[in-house]
Amino acid sequence: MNNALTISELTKTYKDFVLDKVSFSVPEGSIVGLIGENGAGKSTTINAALGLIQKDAGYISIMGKEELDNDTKEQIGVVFDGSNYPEILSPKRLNRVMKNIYHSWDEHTYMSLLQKFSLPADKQISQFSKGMKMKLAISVALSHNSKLLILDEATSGLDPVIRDDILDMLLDFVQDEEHSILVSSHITSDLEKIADYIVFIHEGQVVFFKPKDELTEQYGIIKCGAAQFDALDKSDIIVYRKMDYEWQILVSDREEMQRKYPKAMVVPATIDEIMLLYVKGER
Ligand SMILES: Nc1ncnc2c1ncn2[C@@H]1O[C@H](COP(=O)(O)OP(=O)(O)OP(=O)(O)O)[C@@H](O)[C@H]1O
Repeated sequence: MNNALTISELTKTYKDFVLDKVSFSVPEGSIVGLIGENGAGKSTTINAALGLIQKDAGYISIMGKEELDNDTKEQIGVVFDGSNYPEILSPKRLNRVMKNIYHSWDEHTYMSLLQKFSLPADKQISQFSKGMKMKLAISVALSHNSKLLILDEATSGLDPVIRDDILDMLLDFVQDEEHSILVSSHITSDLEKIADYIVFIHEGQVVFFKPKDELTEQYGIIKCGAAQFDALDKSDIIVYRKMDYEWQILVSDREEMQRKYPKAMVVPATIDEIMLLYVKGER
């Protein structure tokens, strides 16, 4: 399988922050969710991948190319949180601008997406709600023959109905095996619905890059008291956290753990819980 995006040992140093040898890939036809706390380095990773900031070291290739030519750039659809276009324009006028920017601009797709999203073509973007602006940005990203979509916090602040519409569109987009998506989000439940892989960045480093199903179907949390915790084989523990009255222990194979410790309560873990345990737990 080819990768739409490969990032290897990406390093970027700011005064108070180091993005440290970040490596992961976005296989063609897949959705990769990028998660991590505020300031973990998600946007820095995305900006470096897009060439918007200079990397200090590491290797990045998009659709097999290290240097992005104009054709490859056209095939990347980008959606950032917040305002993506001049607010004075209307979607209709934006169409004329985009026609001049993208050779592969597909007016028909764009207009039908505006309709699908119920976006008024003649209204100034400044009068759009946040959700409408986001839908507009996604409509643009999907109207220039994009093969790779990169969305940085594109669904934050949107209501569940709009988010669900957008998630459906993203799933539709990757039905074509040549299409791929990298999406950063704090709403991990959204990523649980659509992502094939999850990359978790913490303090500038990749903690894991794993198939989502492995996390949601195999990982688990043992919930127990002090005596049971002491009796656990320490090599079974990925991280643990002591709460008020119970210990929570992250394990990589909950069924095996249930067999090994039949008296323990072993429950499935959400991606949020996995993230929290990694960030707040001890090793
Ligand atoms: N231009 C810059 N100069 C100095 N430091 C920067 C710059 N851009 C980002 N940083 C720092 O890099 C760190 C990572 O920021 P980044 O925006 O990548 O995090 P993030 O994971 O996207 O966070 P959030 O979820 O809050 O958007 C932060 O500490 C930030 O202050």
